[in-house]
Amino acid sequence: MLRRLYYTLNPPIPTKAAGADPPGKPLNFGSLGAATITPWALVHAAKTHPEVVLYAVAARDTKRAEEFAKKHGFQRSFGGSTGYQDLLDDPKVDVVYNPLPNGLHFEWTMKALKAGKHVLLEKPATNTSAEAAQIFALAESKNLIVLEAFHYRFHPSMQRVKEILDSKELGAIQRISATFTVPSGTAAEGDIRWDYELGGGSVMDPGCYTVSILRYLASSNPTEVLTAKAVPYSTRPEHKQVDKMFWATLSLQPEIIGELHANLDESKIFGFIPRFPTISAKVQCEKGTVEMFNFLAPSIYHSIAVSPKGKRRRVEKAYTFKGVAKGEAWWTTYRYQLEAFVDKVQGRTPQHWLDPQDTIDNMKCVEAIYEKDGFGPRPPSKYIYTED
Ligand SMILES: NC(=O)C1=CN([C@@H]2O[C@H](COP(=O)(O)OP(=O)(O)OC[C@H]3O[C@@H](n4cnc5c(N)ncnc54)[C@H](OP(=O)(O)O)[C@@H]3O)[C@@H](O)[C@H]2O)C=CC1
Ligand SMILES: O=C1OC[C@@H](O)[C@H](O)[C@H]1O
Repeated sequence: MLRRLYYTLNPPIPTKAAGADPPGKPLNFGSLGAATITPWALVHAAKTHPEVVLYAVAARDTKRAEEFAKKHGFQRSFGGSTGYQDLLDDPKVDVVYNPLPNGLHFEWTMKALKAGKHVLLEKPATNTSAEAAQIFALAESKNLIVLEAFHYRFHPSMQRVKEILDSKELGAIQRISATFTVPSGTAAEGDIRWDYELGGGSVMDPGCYTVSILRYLASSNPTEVLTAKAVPYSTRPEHKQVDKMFWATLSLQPEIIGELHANLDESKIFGFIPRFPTISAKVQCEKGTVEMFNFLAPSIYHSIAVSPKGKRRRVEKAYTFKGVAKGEAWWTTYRYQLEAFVDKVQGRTPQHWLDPQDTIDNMKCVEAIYEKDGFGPRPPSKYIYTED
């Protein structure tokens, strides 16, 4: 674990350092906003990807853009009120990374596609499923790639869980429970996650992972949200529709029950001791159970506990893919995701992929939970796409 952690933080950079030719044309990435997630989801992962160039970053504040570029190694920056559009208008940008608040994902992804760029789009894709559908329709018409950044999917550990289920070793799936809790204070007052217009809420944030995992492991979409309950972030009017935690049960075909829970603000023990996040998925099958712990950062640590009925429990780990040359034990979920995304953009076959319909269906399920718990769907963007 220490070795993996060391290499995660100090990755060897073989191809770039050796000056060897990358397999494909280097892609210039342009990142929108000086977002907190960018160093992890893009910058760090890019260090060991020979085809990724950290070309530009744009931020609403010029100085912030310059400082971010300098700190994280982007070649140039765009700032001010036109900064985002200036980045999109730069013909040298091939790919846009969009980690803006959820409520701005639609507008800036559409604008990026209009400018002819591929997009690595942060999760959840949009505020509404209709917007997600519009994004993919435009991307297809322009022959461009858009990937919703559900990074957990690309790691060998989650795919191993799926493989165990698909092998039928444990028989038919009966119940899938996915939980993602975040300690209180992680998303502080004023965070984008507490803003309804910007697409805040626990179903949108940690909850969208639980929805995605449920659908992925079940290989199907929920047919009905049976129950859903949520608690608002505060009693203030602006938080009436902003959930800090939710619980939902869903039915899936054939005869699978899904149980989801997420908490974006889990209270401290005795008011001062933070709780460990719970990031787990448990699948109960006819002939046993499989439980995955830590689907968010499995490269640091994870466990896949398989308990076949009447047989010994075993614990598996999967840091790399068996028989596949690409990948290192210290590759993060983001690094595996970047590998797949670049492969797709370059016209190669990625190890794993998340189809447009998958993203659209995930947003539909998020909407259905909000419908059932009474908090209502997130507001659609006011941006209207035009071809001119
Ligand atoms: N894949 C993952 O593991 C994670 C994904 N995420 C996703 O990434 C996205 C960003 O999250 P995070 O980095 O935590 O958020 P931040 O608040 O740190 O970053 C959001 C960026 O959006 C820009 N922005 C533009 N308009 C607004 C506005 N009106 N209000 C606030 N910010 C604005 C800001 O850029 P500027 O610098 O220009 O001011 C800011 O840097 C979300 O979609 C989130 O769900 C988040 C965490 C983990
Ligand atoms: O994607 C995410 O993963 C980690 C969480 O803490 C965060 O709120 C969320 O946006």
